Amino acid sequence: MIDMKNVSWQRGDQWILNNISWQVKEKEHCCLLGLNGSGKTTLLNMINGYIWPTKGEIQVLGNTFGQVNLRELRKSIGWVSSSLQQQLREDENIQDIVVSGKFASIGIYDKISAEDYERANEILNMLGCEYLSEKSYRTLSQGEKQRILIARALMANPKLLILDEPCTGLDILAREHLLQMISSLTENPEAPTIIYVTHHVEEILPCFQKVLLLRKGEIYKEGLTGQMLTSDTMSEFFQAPIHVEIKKERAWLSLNEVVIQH
Ligand SMILES: Nc1ncnc2c1ncn2[C@@H]1O[C@H](COP(=O)(O)OP(=O)(O)OP(=O)(O)O)[C@@H](O)[C@H]1O
Repeated sequence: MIDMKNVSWQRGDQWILNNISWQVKEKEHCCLLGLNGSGKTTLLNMINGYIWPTKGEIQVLGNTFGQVNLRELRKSIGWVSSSLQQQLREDENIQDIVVSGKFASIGIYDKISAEDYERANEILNMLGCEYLSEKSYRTLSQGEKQRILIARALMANPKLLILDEPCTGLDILAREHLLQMISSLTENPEAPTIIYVTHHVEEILPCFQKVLLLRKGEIYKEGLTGQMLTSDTMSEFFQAPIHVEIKKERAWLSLNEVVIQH
């Protein structure tokens, strides 16, 4: 799905990404964890072909940049982010928003068939969102909006689905509801490979087999989730005394003492 070899990206005299080598295999759902400014968005921009490596090589879905039509490639990648949410029309109804995902457009400009609406309803059903289908986007809660954006991304049958901090702004119940939905989605044999991006370890579900720890534009460590989410690794990664407790196959962090970094 993704194969990066020694990828670096430079802006001015700063290396924003430095020597990233990272592979994501099909159906190997994974998490990208990093603090603010660690380079997560830059990495996602690169996967989507909006920026190119200064050094190194990147292949996405078997395509090498430079030899592929990036607009076509992007149709196979669903990217759900808060900036997308701001672009949608508040007065549009949910079915239309989901259907528009097929054309990767804001609003609907292409001809829509009855099958498109059928497919949108199927996806809404699969995600437990059928009760929202007649509503307008404006009236939805933040958690419902996120679920609809995921439904919209699935409408294009992407091979790769990037969920970029989807739990931002959600209360604990809405967060758990959304995470439950994502977990169920991964059980569907037709689900795309998911890359889940977050600052928060608690959101890393057991369905994410691997975790990439990104720090200051470099891979700090990468590997199986259980091996990454330990007290030792998290303390070294965050450079703070962190205790990890595993409950219901998820890692919960607490700070052994408050460390103020300047
Ligand atoms: N086009 C650019 N020109 C110069 N610096 C940039 C550019 N894009 C990103 N940066 C810098 O690179 C660093 C990484 O930014 P990036 O947005 O990728 O981090 P992030 O991990 O997504 O952060 P956050 O979690 O806060 O969204 C930051 O210091 C940022 O200021």
